[in-house]
Amino acid sequence: MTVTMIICTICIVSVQVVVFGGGSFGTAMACALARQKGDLNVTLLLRDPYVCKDINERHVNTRYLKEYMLPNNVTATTSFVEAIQGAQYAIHAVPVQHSRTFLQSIADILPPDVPIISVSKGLEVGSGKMMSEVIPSALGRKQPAAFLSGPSFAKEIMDLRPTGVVAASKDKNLARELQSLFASPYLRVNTTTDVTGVEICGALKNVLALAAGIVEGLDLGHNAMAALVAQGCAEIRWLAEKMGAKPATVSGLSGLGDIMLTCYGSLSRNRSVGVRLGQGEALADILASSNQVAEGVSTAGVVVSLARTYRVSLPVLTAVAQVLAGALSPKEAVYEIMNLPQIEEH
Ligand SMILES: NC(=O)c1ccc[n+]([C@@H]2O[C@H](COP(=O)([O-])OP(=O)(O)OC[C@H]3O[C@@H](n4cnc5c(N)ncnc54)[C@H](O)[C@@H]3O)[C@@H](O)[C@H]2O)c1
Ligand SMILES: O=P(O)(O)OC[C@H](O)CO
Repeated sequence: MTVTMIICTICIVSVQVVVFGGGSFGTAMACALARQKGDLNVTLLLRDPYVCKDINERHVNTRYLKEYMLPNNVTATTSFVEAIQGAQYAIHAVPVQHSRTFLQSIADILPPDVPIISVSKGLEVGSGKMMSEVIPSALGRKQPAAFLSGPSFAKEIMDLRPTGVVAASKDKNLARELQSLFASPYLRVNTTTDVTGVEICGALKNVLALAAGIVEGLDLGHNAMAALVAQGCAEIRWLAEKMGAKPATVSGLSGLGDIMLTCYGSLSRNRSVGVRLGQGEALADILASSNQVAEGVSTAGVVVSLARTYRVSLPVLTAVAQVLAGALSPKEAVYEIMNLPQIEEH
């Protein structure tokens, strides 16, 4: 081996990635990266020291996706400093409603030049902010950021099933960088600068999935499901475009793609909550029965405020918020919607 080759070998520095949140998607994203690039070291930052130990010693996340072995280059820690030290990218997979507190806790440890790639889908209760607004607000500074979204069930990513997502960033170079970082024979990554469109679609599709679940739980049939999802697509388009989203985004992977997946895919947590609501279960009992997040439950109320702010009528998405608040039963919501004035399509 020549001196140059030795120097080059020594110069090969493995890329460090930290993942915030050791839930199902943080775990899936860690694996998607680690499997594809053996020279990557991926560190999951999580809260449970026992899960941490299981990941480091047995390569299993014993709380989420516990049926899968994790690659050896996925490790875990509960230490903010240990997780973030040397990281060139930070994947943010903490549920939206817990993101502000989490980001505030790492603000002084995360270097301001490390890009945050948020995979969290939702709108912050209280502020109504998207993650692209929560991140700088919580950190108290601008931070390079991108948003990865699209039809992507964690379990199917773990199963190496073909998946397509969108990397959205105002910084085209960062979006392209992430396209290279994540792309693999199992994962296609489109890029866009339409951050608002990708975020709004990702957040609202969870609310629509709750409605789809309710229709399923009430056993209203295929006609009703198709009509509901089409109406919901229109409502998401109306609001997204009022907020500046590109039509291509709404009809693309993070819009129509994720709507189809989440409204029709039985792996969806949001859809599953809707099914149980339609079957008559109380929301509190449904949420207490799972350690997984259904982001649409919190986002629904924010959508009502956005509809008011942007002066757009969203009957289906608003009805979901009313059912979740206990103001309407699932059956009453269907009745209300079916008896709205007949309209011209737009
Ligand atoms: N699971 C998927 O298929 C999938 C796919 C794409 C995007 N997402 C999005 O990823 C984000 C993360 O969700 P998930 O599905 O990985 O989570 P999950 O439902 O698998 O688990 C919830 C996670 O949130 C963490 N958490 C709960 N309370 C917390 C707190 N107070 N502070 C910090 N962390 C807390 C839990 O420890 C756990 O890691 C969500 O916004 C979700 O919409 C999920
Ligand atoms: O399980 P859900 O409903 O949170 O959906 C997961 C992903 O967002 C699907 O793209």
